[in-house]
Amino acid sequence: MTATPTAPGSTPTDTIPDDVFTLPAGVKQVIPILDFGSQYVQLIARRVRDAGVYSMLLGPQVTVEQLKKLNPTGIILSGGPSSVYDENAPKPDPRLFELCVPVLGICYGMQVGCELLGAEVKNAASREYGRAELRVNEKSDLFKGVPDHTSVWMSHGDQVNTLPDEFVATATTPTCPFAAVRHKDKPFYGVQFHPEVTHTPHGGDILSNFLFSACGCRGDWTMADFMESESKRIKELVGDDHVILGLSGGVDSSVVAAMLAKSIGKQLTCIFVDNGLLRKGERDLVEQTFRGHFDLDLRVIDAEKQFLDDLAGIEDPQEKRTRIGHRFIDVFKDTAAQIKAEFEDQNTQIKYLAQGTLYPDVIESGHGYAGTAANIKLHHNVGGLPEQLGFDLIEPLRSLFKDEVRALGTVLGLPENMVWRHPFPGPGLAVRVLGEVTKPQLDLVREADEILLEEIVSNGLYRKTAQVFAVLLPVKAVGVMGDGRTHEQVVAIRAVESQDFMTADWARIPFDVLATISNRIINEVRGVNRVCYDISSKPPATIEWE
Ligand SMILES: Nc1ncnc2c1ncn2[C@@H]1O[C@H](COP(=O)(O)OP(=O)(O)OP(=O)(O)O)[C@@H](O)[C@H]1O
Ligand SMILES: O=c1[nH]c(=O)c2[nH+]cn([C@@H]3O[C@H](COP(=O)(O)O)[C@@H](O)[C@H]3O)c2[nH]1
Ligand SMILES: NC(=O)CC[C@H](N)C(=O)O
Ligand SMILES: [Mg+2]
Repeated sequence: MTATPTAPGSTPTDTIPDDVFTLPAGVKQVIPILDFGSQYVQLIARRVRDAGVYSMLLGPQVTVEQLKKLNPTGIILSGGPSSVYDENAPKPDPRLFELCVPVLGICYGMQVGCELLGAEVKNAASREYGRAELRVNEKSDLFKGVPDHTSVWMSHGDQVNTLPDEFVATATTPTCPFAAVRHKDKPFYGVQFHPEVTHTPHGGDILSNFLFSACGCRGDWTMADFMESESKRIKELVGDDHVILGLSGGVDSSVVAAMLAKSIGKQLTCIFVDNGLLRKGERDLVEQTFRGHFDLDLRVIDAEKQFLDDLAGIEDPQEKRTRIGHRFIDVFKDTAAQIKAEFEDQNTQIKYLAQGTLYPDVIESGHGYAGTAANIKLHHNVGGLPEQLGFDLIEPLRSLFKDEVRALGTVLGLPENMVWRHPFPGPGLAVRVLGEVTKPQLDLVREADEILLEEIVSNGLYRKTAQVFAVLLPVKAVGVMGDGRTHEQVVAIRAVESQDFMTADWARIPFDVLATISNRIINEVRGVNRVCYDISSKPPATIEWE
């Protein structure tokens, strides 16, 4: 998956920045998850949150002192690609058990926890990948309510080979005698299988048993509570100052706008930037929706020329994002100066810039939890920001996943079509015109995208897909139209299903709908003679092409 904090066999040396240890307002119980590089780590975090318990990801180098700052209710050690006996295998702080809180080790996490408590881990004679039949020996603790025989999902080549007497083997599989263990004196539980994946049918029960029975979690992490506490925190933080918000009309910034409108009312100005990289009709739609729904101070800024000038001649996706991120900030600064000039009281400061940054943006930009996460994409609003911002940031959604933001939007009473809008990236069509971005190329992709979305909506596929868009490829293909040769561009269609946009699969759009889309694009968009359908999942591809 995306954020691998450590390459196999390397220990991260970076220390985790302090601000990571400040919990969102109102969070009283937290389950930190130490990420040893598992492809399922996001899934573990989401499962815990779905159970109503706040969870967060941390690099494995987190120290006991840092963990103490969080006052964790329990800790989960994730799986990972390393072997504990590798020279540089990532290891948790050896004093982990001094915290005296329940620890659940999953796969590598179990191996590393057991090793710390005196067990020996070795390469297994028979590896297990995929389904395995688990026999439960002890139906207490993690296995309360779980049948004696159940399927589990395995993915390991190593296993615990010898277990000290202080442990009990609570479950086995035909080739794994220690498929689940618990320590007799310390609150440590290990499972060699993956309870977080749906292929482990009772995985949810096992995780719930850990959270509610072993850790004593209350399950009181709800969006309604989050909204109350976060609104209160922002109100106190802002005081008499003024806040500007970059409003894109997407779910995230719309939710932030609604939340801020509620907590600070007239101290908020929303700025919608027409950067020339928007979809067809987007500007009007955003203006209408917001002017219609909220009593907000909304400014629409036309900055197409500046953005396109900045992008002239630029082909590198990271460079595009950086330039776009910088230009956004310049536009926000100029607009803030104009707004300030209008204030009656010239002592009022515009100190804050609010953004709809989400947890996946933070993690994928490598700014997440360790400073060592793989940098997949510099999201323009996180990694792409200039160093001297000139504002303090207010990012109320920084700790939330997309589906939590949608739940929050519903709690805030946003209309359904706004809550369920497909995401649209801040750099917009600049990352969907591959290679150099020019106005004619943008117009071309706009036309294709409009047709695509029309067909998706009219065929009832909008809510069944997570994101659908057209990409203009910088290649030309030969075709034949009206008996003549054509040499024109290629449009790729991307349609994905995804819950949290960290992983995604290509959507199985019916062939006849694809046929109509292709036919319409080729006929109606001048300059395109070929349409391709992208059938790559994420990982290994990403959702956007750049
Ligand atoms: N055209 C724009 N004008 C003003 N701010 C913008 C614009 N595009 C993006 N932003 C800012 O950048 C942030 C990140 O963009 P992003 O696309 O991830 O979020 P979003 O648009 O709010 O939601 P979604 O992901 O559903 O599109 C936004 O929350 C917003 O603050
Ligand atoms: O605001 C944004 N700024 C960006 O730079 C950016 N890059 C990707 N995305 C969106 O993030 C989700 C995951 O996209 P990827 O799989 O391409 O990384 C998808 O929903 C993408 O549309 C962005 N959003
Ligand atoms: N999925 C895992 O955590 C695997 C752990 C370890 N790399 C093994 O192969 O056993
Ligand atoms: Mg957006």
